[in-house]
Amino acid sequence: MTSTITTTVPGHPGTATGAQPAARADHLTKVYGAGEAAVAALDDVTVGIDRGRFTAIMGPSGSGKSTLLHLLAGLDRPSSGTVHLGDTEITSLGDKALTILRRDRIGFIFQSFNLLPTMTAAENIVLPMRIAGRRPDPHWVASVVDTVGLTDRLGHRPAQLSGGQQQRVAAARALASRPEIVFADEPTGALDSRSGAELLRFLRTAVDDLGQTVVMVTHDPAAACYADRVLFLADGHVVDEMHSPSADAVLDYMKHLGD
Ligand SMILES: Nc1ncnc2c1ncn2[C@@H]1O[C@H](COP(=O)(O)OP(=O)(O)OP(=O)(O)O)[C@@H](O)[C@H]1O
Repeated sequence: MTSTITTTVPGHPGTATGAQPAARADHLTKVYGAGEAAVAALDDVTVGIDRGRFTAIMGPSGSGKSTLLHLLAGLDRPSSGTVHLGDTEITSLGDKALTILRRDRIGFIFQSFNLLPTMTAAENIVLPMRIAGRRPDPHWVASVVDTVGLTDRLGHRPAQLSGGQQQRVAAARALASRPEIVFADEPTGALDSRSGAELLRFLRTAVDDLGQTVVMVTHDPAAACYADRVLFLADGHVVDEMHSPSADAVLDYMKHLGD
């Protein structure tokens, strides 16, 4: 498939499919610091995240990628503008409601795996649900574990697993509660290229076979080309998007952005 680049229409919370987005940002601005030291990490960003698709966020260092991911995921609050998860405006929620929303409706994969060393892979995968007092759906968890290729490692503790396997346990944990969106911040950052590719294939399969919605920040054009759509940030703005990206097309565009 050929990569297509579309210039994003400012002020339009578009998704690639035109369907109701899984999440959306409207006029989202985040300013760190005050006075002369103020930095606008995001400046009036309006964008929709397609449901059941894999979106990558790319851009030069300091362009606002992590800030956008954290605001969409309710991990931080904007200076102005709104974020919706489905029909819920999350920016107006209090801290407690936001914590519950993150726990119940969002999955996270970070660069560090954050697994509990004394627990097995199986126990780590369902731990957040147990803490939340929810009963894991055994069929769903089995299909996640099968998709992630961990069925024969479930009894192992993290120290008995490779870095790539540990990250796949963390990915399975993110999906175990069947969240509306999985947010991944540089999930392959600590992995060698083979383990990184395994994780990305898992995320791709989770979208294709399980209907998951995934949003991933990455520096790596080879990682971004697993996505359906790449959003490009520069200086706190979404400046472009690319559909069906190839690594070469993403790399060329990143050069154009001056990375
Ligand atoms: N807590 C903070 N306090 C002050 N400035 C911040 C803070 N977090 C981010 N920034 C600034 O906001 C801007 C955007 O940061 P952000 O981490 O979102 O960029 P990024 O594109 O994810 O960068 P990188 O690729 O280097 O991780 C940068 O100029 C950064 O220095």
